Amino acid sequence: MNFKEVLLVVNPISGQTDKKKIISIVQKKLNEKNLIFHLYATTGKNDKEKIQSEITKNSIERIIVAGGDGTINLVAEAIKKTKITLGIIAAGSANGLAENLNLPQILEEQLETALGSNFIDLDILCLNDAICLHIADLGINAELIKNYESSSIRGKVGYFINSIPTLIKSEYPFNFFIETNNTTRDAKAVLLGIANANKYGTGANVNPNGKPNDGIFEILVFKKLNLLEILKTLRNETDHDPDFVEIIPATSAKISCKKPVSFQIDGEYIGEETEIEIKILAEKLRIAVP
Ligand SMILES: Nc1ncnc2c1ncn2[C@@H]1O[C@H](COP(=O)(O)OP(=O)(O)OP(=O)(O)O)[C@@H](O)[C@H]1O
Repeated sequence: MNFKEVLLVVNPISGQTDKKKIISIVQKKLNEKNLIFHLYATTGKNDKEKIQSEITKNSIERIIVAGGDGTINLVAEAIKKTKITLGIIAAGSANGLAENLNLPQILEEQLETALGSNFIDLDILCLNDAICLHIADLGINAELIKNYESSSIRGKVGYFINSIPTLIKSEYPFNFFIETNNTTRDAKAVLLGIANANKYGTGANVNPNGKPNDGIFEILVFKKLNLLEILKTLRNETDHDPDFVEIIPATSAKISCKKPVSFQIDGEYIGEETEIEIKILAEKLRIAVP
């Protein structure tokens, strides 16, 4: 093992998993391997700066995140200019990145992977000023996430229950103007995705040919709310009907719309936007994988 000091970043409120158990299992494993254990529990305030200070204070060489996608993005933001490898223990209500990287489901296996020497150098998308690691979108899904976040019913049931009033109230389709490094066009869509990886946290494989480490992202234009096509997408059938979804690969882009549209990044509602500037950062994020 070519590292000595490990920082475990835990989000105490994410998902439903028992964080005390995770902390004690990680600590035990690091002791067995003669590695030095450090712990940081997020507070929701100035976490990025505090993680950066933990890293420099202790010469951290590997970080394990136990949280959801929001916590992974926070740590990615904190370490994007370093050479630190990130290990992931999926412990959020949504674990889209873990799903995309096919990380194991069992804690002991996740930990073995997080401490291992296989890795992927992930592209980091920058959307306006925020980073995106797997998928962002404008439109109906972001509206759903907004309503879900403000509702008291959590989990898949909450998501489903919220979808009905969202669909009734939504003013879809939305009119977008897309400019990429090689095309310019108008697009009418219920949902406009910006994908670094293949899938949503639900497992829906909306971008079957996307690779998170190829220096390219895909703009997904979902034109209709069509139940059959949504079912096909969920079943991972890759022959998408171009009348339903159109995929535009790009290395940089600007998306604009006259009326503000709901926007989410990696499952976190951001707000209503009229313009999204998309770049791929020069830095990569090294993540331990099976
Ligand atoms: N100690 C804390 N108390 C309250 N909020 C926190 C705390 N630590 C982190 N957070 C918040 O947790 C959110 C990130 O959660 P994350 O996405 O990792 O897990 P999640 O269970 O998937 O969450 P969500 O259900 O909100 O998507 C961020 O908004 C962050 O500000």
